[in-house]
Amino acid sequence: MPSDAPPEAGTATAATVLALEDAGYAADGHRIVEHANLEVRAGEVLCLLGPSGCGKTSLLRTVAGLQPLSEGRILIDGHCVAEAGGAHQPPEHRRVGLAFQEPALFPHLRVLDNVTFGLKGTSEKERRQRALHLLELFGMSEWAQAYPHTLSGGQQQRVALARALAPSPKIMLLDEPFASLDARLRDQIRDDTLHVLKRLGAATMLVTHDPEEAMFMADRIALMRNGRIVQTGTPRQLFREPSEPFVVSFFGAANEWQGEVRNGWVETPVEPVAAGNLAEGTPVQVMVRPEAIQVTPLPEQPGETDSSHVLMARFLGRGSMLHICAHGSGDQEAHVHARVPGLFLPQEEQPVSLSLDHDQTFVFPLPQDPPQ
Ligand SMILES: Nc1ncnc2c1ncn2[C@@H]1O[C@H](COP(=O)(O)OP(=O)(O)OP(=O)(O)O)[C@@H](O)[C@H]1O
Repeated sequence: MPSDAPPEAGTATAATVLALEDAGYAADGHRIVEHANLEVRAGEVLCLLGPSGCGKTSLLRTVAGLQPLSEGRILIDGHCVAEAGGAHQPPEHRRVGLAFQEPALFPHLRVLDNVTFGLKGTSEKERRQRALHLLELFGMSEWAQAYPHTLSGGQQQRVALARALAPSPKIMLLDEPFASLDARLRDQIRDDTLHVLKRLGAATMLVTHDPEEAMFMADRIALMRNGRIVQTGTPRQLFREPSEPFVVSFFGAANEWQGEVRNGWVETPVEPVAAGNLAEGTPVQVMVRPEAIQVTPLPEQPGETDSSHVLMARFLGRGSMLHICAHGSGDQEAHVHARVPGLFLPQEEQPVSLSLDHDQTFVFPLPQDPPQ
């Protein structure tokens, strides 16, 4: 598919389209979002990710101009569109494209008229051409004359996305646009949407609570918790260089152990791990994803009781989950989860040796109790 996007779109050198500077939102005296600092660059898809209630939608709505800022400011294309206690440009002047979980098409307008609705300042012919181009990109041109109620939910969402993109907004703001679709349809529309956004070079902020969706869609992810952005980076950075335990666990359950730094290392139930720059004696939490534990079956050794062994094995389709009683480098014993590729279902009690992928093993200092 040929690209309409400028060559630098989506790269680290692309121009900043949206900038949040210490942005915050409060409602009913409660601070819902605080100190949000973020930028979205030309052609970039940035996902706002986080658990339910962390403030993702609130942040997106302040960018859209649907609610006021209580702290900081927001710039679109270098122009201040909102400042706490000051400027507040209404949504229709911000050149943002909006799509939500529900398509909310105009029921009395045909598909084509829904898409041309927001197009201004050009001839009717040009508006129709633009709308048809967008409908074609979303695979909906043959439904141009249909009424929304004759379309499936997925088709309506395609039209809603085409409508939001048609006026060439400075930035697309998408709030869980795939959440109400069933799994197979969601995968397809998500894929198509990513290709259209990239083809058009549309700067996009996409809200989702689904880490897999964020990894699939995003050039960068801003992970939120309790109204604050915890870490912003590429999917690889968040997955491989998490800034805190919450970032690890948000992408899936991990094995967690506690220990103490001794000579630059921490003993674990599997093997010692390097403690990085942490000082001697620091109490730490070690986190290891199930797929970072490598399992090798050992021959049975009668009378051997203290080797690591399998407690249970389950086939998960794309891989197998092993529950293992691990005997580690110290006296530690622990119940460990290891995910291995393919079908691998060893018997209960099977002795195994375990090792770690140290690139996916994370050590964090444990929070200290404040002095009394
Ligand atoms: N106008 C308001 N008045 C009072 N509380 C609000 C208001 N808007 C949002 N909140 C609260 O702020 C918190 C964050 O809401 P928000 O919808 O932004 O979270 P979210 O991360 O998008 O969650 P979800 O994924 O469930 O939609 C919630 O506890 C919500 O109830």
